[in-house]
Amino acid sequence: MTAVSLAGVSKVFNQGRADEVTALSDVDLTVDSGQFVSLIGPSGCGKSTLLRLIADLIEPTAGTVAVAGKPAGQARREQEYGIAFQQAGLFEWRTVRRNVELPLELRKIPRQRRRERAEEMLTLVGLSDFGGHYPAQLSGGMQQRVAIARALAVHPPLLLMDEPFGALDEMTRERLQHELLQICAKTGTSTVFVTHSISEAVFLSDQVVVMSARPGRITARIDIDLPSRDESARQSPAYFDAITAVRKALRS
Ligand SMILES: Nc1ncnc2c1ncn2[C@@H]1O[C@H](COP(=O)(O)OP(=O)(O)OP(=O)(O)O)[C@@H](O)[C@H]1O
Repeated sequence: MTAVSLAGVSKVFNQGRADEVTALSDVDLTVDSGQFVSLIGPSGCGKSTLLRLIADLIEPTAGTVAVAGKPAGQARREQEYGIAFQQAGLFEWRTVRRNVELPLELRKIPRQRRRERAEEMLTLVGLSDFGGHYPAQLSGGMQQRVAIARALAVHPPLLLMDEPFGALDEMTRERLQHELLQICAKTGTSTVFVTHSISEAVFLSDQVVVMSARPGRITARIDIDLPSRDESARQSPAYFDAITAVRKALRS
């Protein structure tokens, strides 16, 4: 089953005006169900634009976007995906638990069920003791885990992440990468992940999609086949070979 499918997608901002920008040109992309795909490329190559098209936050100028076999708009209405961006985007006046419950409230899930689901998600990201805290009482890494718990609360088949770990220190980042992989494996979630980090893309992904700027295009798709997805993978020859392959693709 296909989680995401883009065919012939272009995106032009401010069309017909002096400040017209072709952010994406003729992009084809397929993400299979359960697959983890990272988008990497220079600043301004259209990574966030691509993610926002999948999330139906903006519309393509040309081409089609399908999520779980449905048009992107229908998939958004039926909450086929969860989103986590660089800034955790939590509501400061809501407790951690009530932040995670928010998408369930919007879906009109009954209170008891909401509470249970929020607890389940907080346990999944290792924050079961922090449900009653407010976001300001948590570290950046913990806030990011709350954002992931919230994105997963409706059990979406697809997770869209835009540099979710960009603001974190290297150690926290590596720990969260590991946790994210475990969560995705446990829940069978497909993921599209935007990053600037080659090593992050390689460690996390089944496939790294390399993009170039002006206009934004996909220039390479590199399949990653690591012997495992635990910390030892970061020492494996396959990991270093894949990093080299992605670096070369970014340069060429
Ligand atoms: N709402 C908008 N209006 C006009 N131009 C936009 C808009 N959003 C993005 N762009 C332009 O589209 C291009 C792609 O932007 P986008 O944010 O997708 O790049 P990116 O690869 O995510 O960049 P970065 O790595 O710096 O986050 C850029 O030239 C940007 O200026």
